[in-house]
Amino acid sequence: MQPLVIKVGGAFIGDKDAARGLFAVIAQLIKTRPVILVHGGGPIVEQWMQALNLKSTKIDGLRVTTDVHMPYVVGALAGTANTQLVAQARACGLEPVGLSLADAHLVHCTQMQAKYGAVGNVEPADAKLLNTLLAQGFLPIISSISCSDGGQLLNINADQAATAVAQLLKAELVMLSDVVGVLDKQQSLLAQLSPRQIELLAEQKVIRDGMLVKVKAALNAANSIGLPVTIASWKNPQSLLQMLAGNSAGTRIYPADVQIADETKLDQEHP
Ligand SMILES: Nc1ncnc2c1ncn2[C@@H]1O[C@H](COP(=O)(O)OP(=O)(O)O)[C@@H](O)[C@H]1O
Ligand SMILES: CC(=O)N[C@@H](CCC(=O)OP(=O)(O)O)C(=O)O
Repeated sequence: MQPLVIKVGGAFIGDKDAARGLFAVIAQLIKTRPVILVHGGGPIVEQWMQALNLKSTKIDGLRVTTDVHMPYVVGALAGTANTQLVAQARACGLEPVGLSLADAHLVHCTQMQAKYGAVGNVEPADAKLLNTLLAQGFLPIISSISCSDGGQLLNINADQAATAVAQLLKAELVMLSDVVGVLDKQQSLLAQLSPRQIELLAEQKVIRDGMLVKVKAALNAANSIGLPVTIASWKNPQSLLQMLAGNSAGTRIYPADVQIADETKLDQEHP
């Protein structure tokens, strides 16, 4: 059965009720298909920065990660966030294994432009460890901290991390955020998006910041894997089951070569 990569981010990490709800759904799903959880934790990083009186900024939705900030980013994401999720998954009867992207050469990672600091791009590399864990029924929980071939720790946007993991396993990808999906100018949910619509809405700045990074990562995954990617909310994990049963939930991002039935209509609605 095709693996499922679920990405969670934002305030999900630290919300015990949300974690309980999602892990209960994962416990059901894992009976029939392998599941991998990839996580971010931007708000935890922000909390640490504030507690330490450090100022953190973003460019194009990506955190500028200085050498001074990096140990705390690693501590927040690969330490606190990852271990907290492992503990919550265990409390729900699952068998989680906490990892980062730096483990077992899961990805190949290179540093982005210097203006971002210690921030990297990732490409899928070696699936051996994940396949071994999945074959034994473990739930891999992966933080978005990685390292270069030269051993430099790098901070990866967690949506891009989830895309690389989904590409590695040719898996279906669902990105769960704090919004019901991608919203239009009137704040209504867009049930589906084609590459052309994404371009238009990004130009109009209707899709921006973290959501723009997410949508671009989702489109990259959809194109390379050949499957639609869903962006939905972690606040209603039951919608994940509905979606996997073929019902509509959140926003579906389609590969470039898939013609969406009512694309023209959507373009007229969002000129
Ligand atoms: N068109 C849009 N639709 C929905 N959310 C948007 C849109 N444009 C920007 N956003 C912002 O993007 C946020 C989600 O991105 P981000 O905070 O990076 O999520 P996560 O932490 O789950 O990865 C939303 O909470 C919202 O503030
Ligand atoms: C380079 C970069 O932006 N890294 C992100 C990694 C965490 C993340 O992406 O968290 P969410 O999924 O909660 O947004 C950061 O430091 O915030």
